[in-house]
Amino acid sequence: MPTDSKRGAADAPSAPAAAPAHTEGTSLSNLLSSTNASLANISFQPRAALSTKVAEAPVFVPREAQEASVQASSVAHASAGAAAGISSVAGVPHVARGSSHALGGVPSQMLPSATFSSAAGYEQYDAPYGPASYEPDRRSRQPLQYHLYAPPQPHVSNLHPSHLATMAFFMDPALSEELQRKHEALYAVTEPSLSEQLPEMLHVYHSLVPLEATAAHGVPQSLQNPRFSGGARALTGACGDPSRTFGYNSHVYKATCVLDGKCYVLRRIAGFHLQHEAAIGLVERWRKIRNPGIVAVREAFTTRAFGDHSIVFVYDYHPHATTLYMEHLTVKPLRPDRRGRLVAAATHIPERVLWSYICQMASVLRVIHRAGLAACTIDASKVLYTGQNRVRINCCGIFDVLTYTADEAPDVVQQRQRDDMRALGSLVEIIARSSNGAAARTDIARQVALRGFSEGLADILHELTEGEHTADSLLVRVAPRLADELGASLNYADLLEASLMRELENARLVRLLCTLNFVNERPEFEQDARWSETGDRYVAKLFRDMVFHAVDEHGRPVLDMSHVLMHLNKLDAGSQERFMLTSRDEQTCLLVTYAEVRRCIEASAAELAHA
Ligand SMILES: Nc1ncnc2c1ncn2[C@@H]1O[C@H](COP(=O)(O)OP(=O)(O)OP(=O)(O)O)[C@@H](O)[C@H]1O
Repeated sequence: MPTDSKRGAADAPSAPAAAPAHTEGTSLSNLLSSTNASLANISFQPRAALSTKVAEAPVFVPREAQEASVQASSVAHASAGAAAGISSVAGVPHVARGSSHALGGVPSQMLPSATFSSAAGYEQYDAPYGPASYEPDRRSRQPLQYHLYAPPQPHVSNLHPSHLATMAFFMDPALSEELQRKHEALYAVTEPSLSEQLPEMLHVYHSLVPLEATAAHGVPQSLQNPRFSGGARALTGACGDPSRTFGYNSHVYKATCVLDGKCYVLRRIAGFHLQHEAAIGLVERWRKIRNPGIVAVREAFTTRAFGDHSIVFVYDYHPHATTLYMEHLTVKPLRPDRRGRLVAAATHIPERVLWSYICQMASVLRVIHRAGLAACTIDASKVLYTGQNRVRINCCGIFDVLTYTADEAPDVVQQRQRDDMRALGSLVEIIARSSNGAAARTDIARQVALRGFSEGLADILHELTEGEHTADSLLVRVAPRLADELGASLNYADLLEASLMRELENARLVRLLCTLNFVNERPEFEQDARWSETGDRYVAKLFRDMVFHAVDEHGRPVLDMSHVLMHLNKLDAGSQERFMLTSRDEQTCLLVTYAEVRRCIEASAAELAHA
């Protein structure tokens, strides 16, 4: 599709970031990261040149078909254990059992079948996005089954100890679900009938998905915030309607950039004919402002790909972001309470939330005003709400381009900056009023409307709407509240770090599992079809059996996560604790420490890495 692309920023989003730095460390779980580079390109393929001897070697067959050979090999296993420096005893009751039971006892609802069995749903991740090869994938994805990822655990005190251990290891379920939803939103695609009406490629962006619903089409399920029933009702205008803020017809799309594979928001202002080239250059000034309080501006370009003259502004995409309008000025859908009854959502807004908004916006306005710019978009529909009371000013730069005049009076920017401060006062006041459900037109009515909030807040709002503050003076005025805000965000950072620590443990164990799986049941290595069944590898195999294929005294599979986590953690730590490994035929028992098993696995994985 053609774009006449008058570009507003020097370059589009930068090239992909470098791979994460290698983590120093000697633990077994780090072994993989040290061989990342060589393992990255490995695929399961037959060797290029097979000798006749290798070609005649027995092919790998699943365990069930090898009963005879297993029995015959028990002597070899025992000697292998001895070779590994491990004491062995015979005739001890077993805890491990054959691999045919691996998943036999897993209740079907524990397997996320709809998610993982759908190959089509996952294939699209593999589509290579890059300048050289780009192929948009419009297939719809299976929705994630969030209850499988983040089980709600309301009665923590009633939980079985093994489940408590699981909870202690993993991230808070609510946070995990929120992140899963955000992650899924990144992969949302538009329905085929609609995608035909959109350009396949717009400048360097593809896979356009409208973020607003129209009468003809809705928003993909995965883009809908679960706290709002329908996207259309929570907006000030539907897709393509004239924007209340800008006056022009506007459309908002999520799109993927071919240069870095990341998602961005394209805001298209339709029917705008750019008169002055210099106007679009103003976007560069906005691009230089990097602040957590604004939605980052990336670039702007003109296009005729939609069959008209349009200008497109590109912003960072914040999945599942809402606006202050959606959060506080719309009627929310009924929500189920703890007993499952549908109840109206609470409309009261705590005062500390309003102070938080004032502090966040004052800080970012200070940065914008110091850069000699004015936001001009302090409106409830143009302030994004991207997380727990976290707000960001959206659509920066649009107003500057749309209203550009070559001979602008010098004090226009100052006037707009004053308007920003007034708009901030009005915005917070409107939200406060909506909390009390009152409208205010006179001073007395305003006092009544703000009843329930402190006098300090009413005073600040009054001063702001009267134009008494600059961003700097406002920050001085709200300094004590800034200290509260700092404390709250430090607390939240601590909370997130604690969650991250838990997931860090998971990553360590996943690396450990990967290492084990590289070794276990390998059909052939170095022309040896029995490589994975002998020597150090035999110990690794018995350990795998003990951890994952254990059965209880009634022969039922043990599917206890704490059992698995305990053994894997001790293995990673190289504990000196002794325990028994038993072969599946119960003919061989090995008395080992976790440190010895760890050494066996490390040696086997290193052998693979150096092949
Ligand atoms: N950068 C962004 N990241 C994620 N979502 C965004 C972003 N910008 C806008 N959105 C979402 O796009 C939707 C439409 O935004 P928009 O600003 O058009 O709202 P609106 O109420 O229709 O305003 P207008 O009257 O100006 O059209 C909102 O749901 C908003 O949350």
